[in-house]
Amino acid sequence: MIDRTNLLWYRDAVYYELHVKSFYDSNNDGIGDFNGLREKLDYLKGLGIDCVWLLPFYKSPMRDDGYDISDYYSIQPEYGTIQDFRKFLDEAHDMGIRVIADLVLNHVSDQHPWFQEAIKSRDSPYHDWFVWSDTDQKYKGVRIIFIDTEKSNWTWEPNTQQYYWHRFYSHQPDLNYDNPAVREEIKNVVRFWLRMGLDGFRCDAVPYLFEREGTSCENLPETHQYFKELRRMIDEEFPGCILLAEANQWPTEAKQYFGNGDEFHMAFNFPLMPRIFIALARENAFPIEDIIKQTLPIPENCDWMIFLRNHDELTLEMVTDEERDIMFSEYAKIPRMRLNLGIRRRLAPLVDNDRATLELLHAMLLTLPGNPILYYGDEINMGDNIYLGDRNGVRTPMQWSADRNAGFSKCDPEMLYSPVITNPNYHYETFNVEAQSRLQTSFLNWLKRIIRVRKRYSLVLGRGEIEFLHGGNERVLAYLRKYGEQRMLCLFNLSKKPTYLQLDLKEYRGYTPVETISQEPFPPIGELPYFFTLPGRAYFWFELQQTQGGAQ
Ligand SMILES: OC[C@H]1O[C@H](O[C@H]2O[C@H](CO)[C@@H](O)[C@H](O)[C@H]2O)[C@H](O)[C@@H](O)[C@@H]1O
Ligand SMILES: [Ca+2]
Repeated sequence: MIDRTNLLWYRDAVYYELHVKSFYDSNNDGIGDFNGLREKLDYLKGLGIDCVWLLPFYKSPMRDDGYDISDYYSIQPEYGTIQDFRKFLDEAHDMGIRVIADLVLNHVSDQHPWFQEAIKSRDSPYHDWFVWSDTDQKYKGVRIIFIDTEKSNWTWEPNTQQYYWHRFYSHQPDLNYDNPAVREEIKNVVRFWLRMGLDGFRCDAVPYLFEREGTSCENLPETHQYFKELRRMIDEEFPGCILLAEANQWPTEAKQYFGNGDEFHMAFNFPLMPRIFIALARENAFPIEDIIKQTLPIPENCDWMIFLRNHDELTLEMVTDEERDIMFSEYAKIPRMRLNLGIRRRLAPLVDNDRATLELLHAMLLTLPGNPILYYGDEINMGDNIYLGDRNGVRTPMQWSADRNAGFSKCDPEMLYSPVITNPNYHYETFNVEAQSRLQTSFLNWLKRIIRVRKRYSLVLGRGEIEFLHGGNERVLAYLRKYGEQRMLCLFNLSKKPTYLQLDLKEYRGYTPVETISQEPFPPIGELPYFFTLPGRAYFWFELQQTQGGAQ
């Protein structure tokens, strides 16, 4: 059962992102569905997941995998019925798992009846639900996000003889938030799903709601104002439900989505994510320390959501040109691996499936400030398929077993919504839940163990402050997490080579560093610098325990 009295649950949770379509197919039509997802709740529970984020499951022509909604109030028929959804939600709640869903509020599909009405004539009551112009020269200079596909943010509509505005694909017209009817209708959508029991929303593409001449049309005060209104409504009508911002921005702008603790509860830490990979490529801790310092402090009742990968390309929109070059040369050696300003690869292939690196990355994810979110399949080191087009290569069916279709579906393989991964280095016959569950030393079992450890220390890791330590070795990222009397010392060797570190820990003289996974005590801390050795890409999580009888 979920504890509805705990209004701060989101600050101590481990999250998991999945696509209903990709998780498990219960009726063998080749497409995952809510009944299938319900069958796999045990698996999520066993992994240690507290909250699931569902990609858009609403009715859609699926030209952007559901981010092009044609009816906010119904479910894509292949995924099941509203009853199936409710059954899934109730069972998730019974098992103590919360569920949040995507709220795509910046735009709709061009097939949405609102847009279909809007293009009938300039006098249509829905015309003003979208953003129109007689010229494509308005809002000049505003960046294009899907640069590989779109040449302009305006598209000509022959019927009304006007251009309409879209920040994403041209088949995704932006809603006009200057129209009060639009603002009110989106609130109704929110109410509809929260009344059904959903625990909150991951709000898609939040910076782009309003447009103003002479600006970048991003992060405008009106946009913040609208989300503050939405937050107020949620606090009043649905206490305990959360709003999570997808605002892919530089730190100063990203932080603004927390307001004064009165806007979003959480926001993805987009600034941090690429810098973790840059730090690895450079074998240097600075990019992580520097960005963490830039993204803190934030209001007490807010938290970052931290992630390594998601369903999109690994976005490099908010890095310098030099940083982007490092990322492309290290992680996208084949041109096909790039998409827009990013890299369309899953986590394991990004790091050549190197087990030590994958453990290191997750050990950071679970101890850096914020709440961790895993992307489905990364827990079994799933591979990708860069030849599938757009971002489909990182959205292939979840791999459950070595059976036909990776155990995802019993349909004929040709019916699958996407081929499964059969590249020999990532073949589903090896990289699947069943095989990895049976192998004690598998990555999956390692991850389950380390999530359990994180949960033992969820207060200090979820809410504690961070202090970076420097031991004269820039290859090692070292920090203390502090909460009340609790102290966690975390060390990460970003280099492939073994290395050492001397830390001045005399403030903790008499404390004993206890390695948290094995519970093995190390020698007590004294006056002299404490010496650590770390194999290549190794990490340590220590709890600093006060020695019985106090300081020595
Ligand atoms: O609904 C349109 C898109 O919205 C999200 O997009 C985000 O992903 C982009 C990269 O694919 C990113 O560059 C942009 O800053 C984000 O807003 C959503 O996650 C996408 O899947 C979707 O296509
Ligand atoms: Ca199905």
